[in-house]
Parts: sequence; structure tokens; C-alpha cells
Amino acid sequence: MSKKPVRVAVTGAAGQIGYALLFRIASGEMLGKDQPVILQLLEIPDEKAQNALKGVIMELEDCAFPLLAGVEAHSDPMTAFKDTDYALLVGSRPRGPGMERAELLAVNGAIFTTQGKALNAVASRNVKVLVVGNPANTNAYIAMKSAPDLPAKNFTAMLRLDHNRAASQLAAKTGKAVASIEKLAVWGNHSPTMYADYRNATIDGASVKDLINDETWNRETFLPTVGKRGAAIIAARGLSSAASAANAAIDHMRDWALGTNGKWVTMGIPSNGEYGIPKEVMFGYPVTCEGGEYKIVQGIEIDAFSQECINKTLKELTDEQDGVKHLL
Ligand SMILES: NC(=O)c1ccc[n+]([C@@H]2O[C@H](COP(=O)([O-])OP(=O)(O)OC[C@H]3O[C@@H](n4cnc5c(N)ncnc54)[C@H](O)[C@@H]3O)[C@@H](O)[C@H]2O)c1
Ligand SMILES: O=C(O)C[C@H](O)C(=O)O
Repeated sequence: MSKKPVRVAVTGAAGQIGYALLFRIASGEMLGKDQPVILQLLEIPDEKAQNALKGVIMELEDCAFPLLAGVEAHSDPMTAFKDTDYALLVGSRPRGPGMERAELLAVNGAIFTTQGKALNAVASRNVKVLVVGNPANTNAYIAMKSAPDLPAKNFTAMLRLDHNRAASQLAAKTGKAVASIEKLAVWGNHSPTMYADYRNATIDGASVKDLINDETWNRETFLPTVGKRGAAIIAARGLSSAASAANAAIDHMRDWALGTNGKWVTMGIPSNGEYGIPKEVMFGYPVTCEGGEYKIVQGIEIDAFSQECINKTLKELTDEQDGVKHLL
């Protein structure tokens, strides 16, 4: 018997990430090739944006996806999020050249108060929320704090693009297949302060740290390359990453919903005090997923350099949190 359709809300659906994301969700790449979906798409109540959304919906229809059980266009989060099982909060302004993501808080932060409240009021009580819009960690924190009737653990931020970027850099450095990399972690904020940590990573069982054996490369090339990759893409494309961001969103939700078979992935999640991070800070952690739940990888040794990196990214996040108190 075929499965009951699930409801997937996507905001910013007519934007560039939306365009790279929706067709893959509708084709079953996110929730499985046997899971029908109803797309509940949100755009701003502006004629141009709503027209663009209509065009995207026409294209979705023209794909005749067997798993697409319905598509709805919305301009109000209170209807877009009704009974939704999954919510991908993409809609918000991207940064331009020369900006840091934190500078977007002033223009984007309030979106997540409104949308958190709407999720609180009308979404499924088990909704899984992924915040993509930047600055993703603090926007996810705002949404979580604006939805007190939903479990805090249901709110997550996207660090998966950083995880995938780090894996790809390590594959290139070692000349090994990216799929063979295990036990990689990215700690903290989706910003240049993030700490991509390959101390425990393995390739076909061998230590990546031993294979590379170059701490200067780690500190002076790898960490800045991964941390500043978003800016490098903006400089090259004139626009922020879209296809790779959509791909990371698919990876994040698929792994959360369907499990990782013990493999470590990175998710931005509200801390419960793990690794000394204060409760509720939306922090990038290595996790494994099973049965629709994520679990932080425990027992990782934090050496002095790692602690220094974690402290730096934590400080940035707590400063961002302090700066949005007026929105909560
Ligand atoms: N976390 C990550 O790894 C990551 C990666 C890439 C991009 N991003 C961020 O994702 C966001 C979207 O990027 P994009 O390239 O798709 O931008 P875009 O400008 O192409 O599209 C954004 C869309 O969101 C819509 N929108 C704005 N406010 C909205 C609201 N309140 N409700 C619903 N829709 C709204 C806009 O009308 C627009 O169509 C940006 O903030 C960007 O910085 C995050
Ligand atoms: O860097 C940006 O502003 C977009 C995105 O967060 C990215 O990492 O590519």
C-alpha cells in the first residue's frame, strides 16, 4: 500500500535556492522514493514574487512527478505552515559581496519571529524545522524561542553545507573518494568562525589527520577555505550559493528523517549543555540520526586548539543571541 502524503513547507520558494530545491523534494530525493509529498510554498505578498511562484508551480506540474500529491501557493505563514510535517525556512535576504552573514540579522531576524509563531500555532506537533536563511543559527534560535509549544529539539540550522565543503576539501587533499570520509565534525556557527574538525575523521579506516600530517595546512589553508567558501562563491558568481545550499538542505532533512546508519553528519541544534555549550545555543555538532531523531556524538576529546576554536564560535553566537533579544 502506498504511504500517506506528508506536508513539506518551503519558504522563499521562488528564490534561487527554492528553484534548486523543490524539484528534488518532489522527486523523492529528500524523504524517499516511496514517500508522496504535498508542497506548501510560501513567498512574500508581492505581485512579482507571487507571479514567480506561480511559474515555479507550473514547472513542478509539468514534471508530472509521481510523488507530488499536491502543491499550494501561500503568502501567509499561518496558512503555509498548516499541519506541516517538515518546514524548510529559506526565505530571507542573501548577503552581497563584502558583507558578513551576521549583518543580515537586522533585515532577516524578524522574519523568524513571525514564522516561529506561525509554526507554533498551526504546524504538526512533530514538525521538523530546518533554517537555511542567514544567519542560520541565530534565525533558528529566534524561530525556536518564538514557538514555545513545540519541542525545542525540532528546530535546527543548516551546517551541512560546511560539512560537505570540508569533506570535499579533504577528499581533494588526500586524493580519496569523498564518500569514504567518516567522522568529520563542524562545530559552532555557520560563519567564518565555524570549526571544521577532522581530528577523528577516517578514510577507509585510516586516520585523515595522519594521512595529511600537516597542522599548518589545517590552520592556514583548510579552516579558512571552508570558513570563507560562501564569500568565495559570492565573489565568483555575484550571487550566493544556491545549488550546493539546496543539496545540503536535502542531505540534512533526508538524514534526519531517514537516518545515517551510524555515520556522523553535522547539524545546527539547540544545545543541552553538551561539550560545555550553554543550553539553547543553536550550535553545530556532530550527530548521528536514527528513527527520526538526532543524537550528539559523545566522548570526543577537545584539545586546547579545538577548545579555542569552539570558544570563538560560541562567543559569536552568544553575541548574536544578545543582539536579538528585542525580537523574542
Ligand atoms: N545556511 C546556509 O548554508 C545557506 C547557504 C546559502 C544561502 N543561505 C541563505 O538562504 C537565504 C536565501 O537565499 P537565496 O539565494 O535563495 O535568496 P533569493 O533572494 O534568491 O531568494 C529568497 C526568496 O525569499 C523570499 N522571501 C523573503 N522574505 C520572505 C518571507 N518573509 N517569507 C517568505 N519568503 C520570503 C524572497 O521573495 C525571495 O524569493 C539567504 O538568507 C542566504 O544567505 C544559507
Ligand atoms: O555565504 C553566504 O552568504 C551564503 C551561504 O551561507 C554560504 O555559505 O554559501
